[in-house]
Amino acid sequence: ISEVVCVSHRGLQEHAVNSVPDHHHHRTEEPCDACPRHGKCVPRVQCPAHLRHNSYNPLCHIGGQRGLVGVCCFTGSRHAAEADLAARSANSISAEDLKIAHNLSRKKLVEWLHHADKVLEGSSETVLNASSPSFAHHLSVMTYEQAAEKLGRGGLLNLFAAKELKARDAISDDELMLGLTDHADGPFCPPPPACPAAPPRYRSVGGECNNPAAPAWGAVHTAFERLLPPQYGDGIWSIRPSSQGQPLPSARVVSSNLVLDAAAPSATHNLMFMQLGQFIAHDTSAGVVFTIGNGSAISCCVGDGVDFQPPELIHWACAPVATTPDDPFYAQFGQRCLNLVRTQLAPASDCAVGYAKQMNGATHYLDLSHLYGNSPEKLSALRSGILLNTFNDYGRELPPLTQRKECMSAKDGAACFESGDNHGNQIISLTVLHTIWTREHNRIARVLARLNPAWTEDTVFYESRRLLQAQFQHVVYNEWLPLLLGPRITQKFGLSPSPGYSGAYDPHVNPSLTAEFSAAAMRFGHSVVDSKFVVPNAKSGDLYEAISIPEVMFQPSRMRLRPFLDRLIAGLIRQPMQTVDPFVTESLTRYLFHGGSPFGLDLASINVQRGRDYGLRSYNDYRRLVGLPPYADFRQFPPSTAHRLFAVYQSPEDIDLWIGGLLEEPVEGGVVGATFGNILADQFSRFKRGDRYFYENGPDVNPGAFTPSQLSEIKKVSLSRLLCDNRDGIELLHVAPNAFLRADLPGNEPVPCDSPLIPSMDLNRFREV
Ligand code: HEM
Ligand SMILES: [Ca+2]
Repeated sequence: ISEVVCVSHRGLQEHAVNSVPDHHHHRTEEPCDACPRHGKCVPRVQCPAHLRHNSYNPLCHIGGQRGLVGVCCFTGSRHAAEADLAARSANSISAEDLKIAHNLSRKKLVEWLHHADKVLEGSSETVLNASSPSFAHHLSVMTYEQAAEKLGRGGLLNLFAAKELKARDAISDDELMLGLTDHADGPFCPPPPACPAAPPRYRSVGGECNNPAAPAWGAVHTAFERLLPPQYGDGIWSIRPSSQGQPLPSARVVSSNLVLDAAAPSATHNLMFMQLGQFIAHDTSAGVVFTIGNGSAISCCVGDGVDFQPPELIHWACAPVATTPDDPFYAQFGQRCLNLVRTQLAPASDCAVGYAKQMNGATHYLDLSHLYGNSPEKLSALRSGILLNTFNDYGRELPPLTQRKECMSAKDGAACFESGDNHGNQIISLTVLHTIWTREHNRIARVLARLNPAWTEDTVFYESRRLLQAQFQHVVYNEWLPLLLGPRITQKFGLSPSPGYSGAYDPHVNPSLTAEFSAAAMRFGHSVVDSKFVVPNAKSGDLYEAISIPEVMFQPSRMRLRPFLDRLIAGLIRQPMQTVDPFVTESLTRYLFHGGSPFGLDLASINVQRGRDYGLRSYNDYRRLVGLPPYADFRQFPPSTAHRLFAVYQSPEDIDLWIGGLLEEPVEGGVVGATFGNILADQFSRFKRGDRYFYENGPDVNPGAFTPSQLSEIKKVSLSRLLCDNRDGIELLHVAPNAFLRADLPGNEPVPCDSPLIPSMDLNRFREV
């Protein structure tokens, strides 16, 4: 067969393409130089259709390069749910069935909202107490945007319709799973974005209209897409059972057995690498949870965790995590119930009825939406003229103070800051990055205004934003990603910046986040967090203080101490991050957001439960997707891990993706394993190829393209340059040339900010002529 697939005889290809089971032939097959049938050679993860029965995708050389093996893809490199548009079932659902489904779904929504009201009135304990750790979790995953609620209800309407159509056998399980139900007009169609006739110079604030052919792609409040179809218990939204049909082990049992605390500092990467990761996550990913009443936080447990809500008072969006009486940590506090509220659903932009897709409260692009806001209203609240608003603290520019009750301390001198996404106070090192980028906007805006006196305030503001977005994308692709993924994956997915313009834009690529990226792979970052920040005196290098991280979650008041920003930056560069492994600090797995309480939340069990909430399939399925052999037996893991897996899971087919990903050895030159590496690389390739405004795109596709000489200035920028230009300069006088690598690595010793090792861009190139 392997000789057959590369030749061009049509009959043979049909045979090969359609009827040979894929997995039998991978090992011995020689990759084709060119794909038959106009197939496109892509990394395996980008052709999820290859997992279908009866589909055969020959191996090939990506970009004709030996050593970069991919598969010939015949469905285009789309998300799984879109992969089979051509093959969609011609069966149409009868008008009668549709009408009934629409009516029933409306009735059902009224019932559910009514139930929520009853829950709210039934007991004061159905709403979270604002001083509980779970309330801080709520603050991390909620939105203040009104639009989300209406769309969320639309998502529910379509969900109910899917359930009804399934109950009536009007759609099959296969159609549901593969998302082949677009012929079933849903009861709710989100209004299509209103786009200008020609794509404007600046990207929209909410992310819409990037692609005129699919104007909702990447917009705020649209759905996370998927690499593989979801695995829900009912095919629609319920949480999956184990491969044996039993309930899965509690997410807390998974966490307490498999996610331990042990220090394993990285030999190369520093905590700034960790911190930019969270900053990227907040730009692109913000699952929005359901709320109750007027936006209140749902409590799925009673007595702050001693028990579950009784059935009549448990909200339908609850998926709390049970702890066992012998839990190594929570037992002593009598905690049996860990709160977890499910993520809201988004209606499909084409009003398709189908399985549940979760709502993203951020624009899916790398566009600094967490700095500028995800809506025009938020942007105007953050902006004054050419500048982003700041709080001038005795001459130091900090992000503006917020009136929202978000921070945990109300003491004198306490501070709590505004940001585009309202989540900038989650940890103080994140607030530091928000401060740096806010200052950078204002620095650039002042220069551009001086260089271009004829520009209006709007022009200066939006030109500065455009330039900031470009710098951010450059830092991500040029510095951060290669250190995450290693050279091979970076090359295979075409993620390196090119000299001059990039030709990577592809209007068929949907930039939307995948559920697998948000709910699992990008959360690798929780493993690299350290329990404390070791803050030096930035000048002398002596220890200034060591801060246990829960002390600075939603408590950013130290930002007001004059030398603190400089000191923390010096510390983040110097201090190693932790390696990616199943070890996560107890600051996140026991004390997250603990505030004044003796115990906090467990982010590891939240991650596992969130994966199930999103319908992520088991780890083995994603190994298959990326071309790795699945685990057939726990004994294939190292003995101590095997032992723990045995204690928790019934079968290797049950392992949660976040857990399995952390168990992998890192790829060469990178920090994550191959499964996470592929999921992450796919996403960053979507951000690049599916974004018309990507900074490297030329004027042929990008109406806001930079000139070649401007682009080459932007490509001089590094995070260390940004830190240099926006530090307070009180103590931080030297910065490591690579801000993501440990300052004690040979060749990365801190240098003065005017060193040629930290080049600057020449803003004169941005004078309009
Ligand atoms: C520094 C301390 C950090 C804290 C306290 C923290 C806390 C949290 C919390 C509470 C959530 C919401 C969990 C849920 O309900 O599903 C979350 C989600 C997430 N975190 Fe972290 N995190 C930290 C660092 C990081 C880092 C370093 C990364 C990446 C490199 C990261 C990536 C993510 C991602 C991708 C999500 C999902 C976002 C969404 O779509 O909702 N986090 N984190
Ligand atoms: Ca964004």
